[in-house]
Amino acid sequence: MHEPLAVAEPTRAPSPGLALQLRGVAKSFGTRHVLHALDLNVAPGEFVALVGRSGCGKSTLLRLIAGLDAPTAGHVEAGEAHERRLMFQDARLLPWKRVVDNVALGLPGRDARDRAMEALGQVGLAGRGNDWPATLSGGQRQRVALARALVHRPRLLLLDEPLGALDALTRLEMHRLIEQLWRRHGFTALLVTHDVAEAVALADRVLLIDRGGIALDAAVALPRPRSRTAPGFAELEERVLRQIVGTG
Ligand SMILES: Nc1ncnc2c1ncn2[C@@H]1O[C@H](COP(=O)(O)OP(=O)(O)OP(=O)(O)O)[C@@H](O)[C@H]1O
Repeated sequence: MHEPLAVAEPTRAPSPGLALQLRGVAKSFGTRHVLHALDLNVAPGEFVALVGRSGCGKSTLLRLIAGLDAPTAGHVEAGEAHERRLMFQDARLLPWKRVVDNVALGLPGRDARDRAMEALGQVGLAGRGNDWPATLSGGQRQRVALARALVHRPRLLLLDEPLGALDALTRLEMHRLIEQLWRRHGFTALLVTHDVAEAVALADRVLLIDRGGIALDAAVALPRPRSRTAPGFAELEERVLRQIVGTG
């Protein structure tokens, strides 16, 4: 069976006071119904994590919000396309372009290179702009991907398992960096992750996706920056994990 080619452009502005609004969003691939009538409101500047079993539809949901795919039913209201940026597990850098030129790609204006250099500074890679992507570590490549997103000053940053391929220590460093940049720039963040501790460390809200809907919407009221040993952290992590285990 052939799916029609998706024509997806969620350009409608969400209601005042919201950065993102999903209304009755459903998505099917042929007879496979992945998301059913999903509703979600996200406030500007909120950090939301999406967790759930493999195959529950987290990436599908992020792709709908990014405008890379169209819902089968319902509405995604996420503002203008240029206000959204997506980051994946793989940095997807162009190997034949220097680091700074990867970041400056698609940036208008004569100061594009300067802005790219400044963004590299913000992710701790000042001085690496003239290097080739192949000379960077996996963590550094993800920093470049972050700079490439932030240089456009997005209002909505969509993160699809961006740290999934990194080692534990690099992940912790990236958590600190992402949180710092989020606090400084005030963008709204949606993070898909398999790592519940990562969700609890970073998010204001953890959403559990199950059976095509939101099975849990847990507020994380712990003070930032968060430590995994702080009171309440392990309890919340455990609660979300238990819910995930109970799904499927
Ligand atoms: N383009 C597609 N065509 C057909 N089926 C698809 C397509 N994209 C996703 N699916 C199916 O939709 C379901 C949800 O996939 P999705 O990648 O959104 O899950 P996920 O929660 O992100 O999984 P994971 O945690 O393993 O990355 C899966 O069953 C997947 O096979």
